[in-house]
Amino acid sequence: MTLLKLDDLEVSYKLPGRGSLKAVDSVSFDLEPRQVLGLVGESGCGKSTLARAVCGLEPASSGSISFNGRPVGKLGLRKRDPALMRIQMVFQNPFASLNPRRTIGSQIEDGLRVNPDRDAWSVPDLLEHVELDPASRSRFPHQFSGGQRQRVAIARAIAAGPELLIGDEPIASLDASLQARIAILMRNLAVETGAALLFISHDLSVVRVIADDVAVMSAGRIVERGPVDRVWSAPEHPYTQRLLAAIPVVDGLGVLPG
Ligand SMILES: Nc1ncnc2c1ncn2[C@@H]1O[C@H](COP(=O)(O)OP(=O)(O)OP(=O)(O)O)[C@@H](O)[C@H]1O
Repeated sequence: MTLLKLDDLEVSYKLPGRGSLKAVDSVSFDLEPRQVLGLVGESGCGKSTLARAVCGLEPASSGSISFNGRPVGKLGLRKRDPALMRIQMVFQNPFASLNPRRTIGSQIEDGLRVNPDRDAWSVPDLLEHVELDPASRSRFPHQFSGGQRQRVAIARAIAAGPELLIGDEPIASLDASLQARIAILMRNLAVETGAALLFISHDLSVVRVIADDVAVMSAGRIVERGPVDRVWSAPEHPYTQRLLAAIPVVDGLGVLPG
């Protein structure tokens, strides 16, 4: 069965005294179990709004989202519906998403408590998988670097046993040298645990390394979707062509189209 299905989804924000802004406009796509989909587009095109809607954090204005065949809007967010716990999100700013007053070990345990497979992981095991010292479980978020905090956030998300892992610009606040490593780590953990991954980024060159498929978003709409190698080598939509042309060649690793 399709894991995630968006059907003609529209999400609008009411603006004070000025009508509304359509942040997501007529978006339809499917995500299969275990698939890795990159979602790329410029700042403000609606990527975060789409991710928040998939998690049930933003209501659809029209259209629908279903997860494992159930409409997301009907899953009880307040009651922490177990079905919604199967979707876990890693945000851009890990400092904001971690509780500063609690050890990272106890926050990862929160994730383990909602995992249907209770014996899947232990906290030290998870810390090792995200390349952190298992002994660091008794430390607090401020005692870690930005990259390490993002590893903690990934460990906490994986602890919950998600079927869908969403990264909403999870590498945007990190040093360039770390970005690909953290993206690859997320992909590898998703593959190892059998989760699908929706990886949101404005950087097509990183998405190219980790995703099977890429969807390109512009002004609230998906303008192109396809296997990442095809989109990279033969982009069809003019917006995708412009995105690709803007990618700099770094150390001879980048490949400019055409
Ligand atoms: N709570 C809100 N109220 C009103 N408008 C909003 C709200 N959140 C986002 N928007 C607007 O909706 C549009 C899409 O924003 P969104 O954050 O989804 O884009 P994005 O592609 O994720 O951008 P970024 O990469 O900068 O996070 C933008 O024009 C933004 O200003």
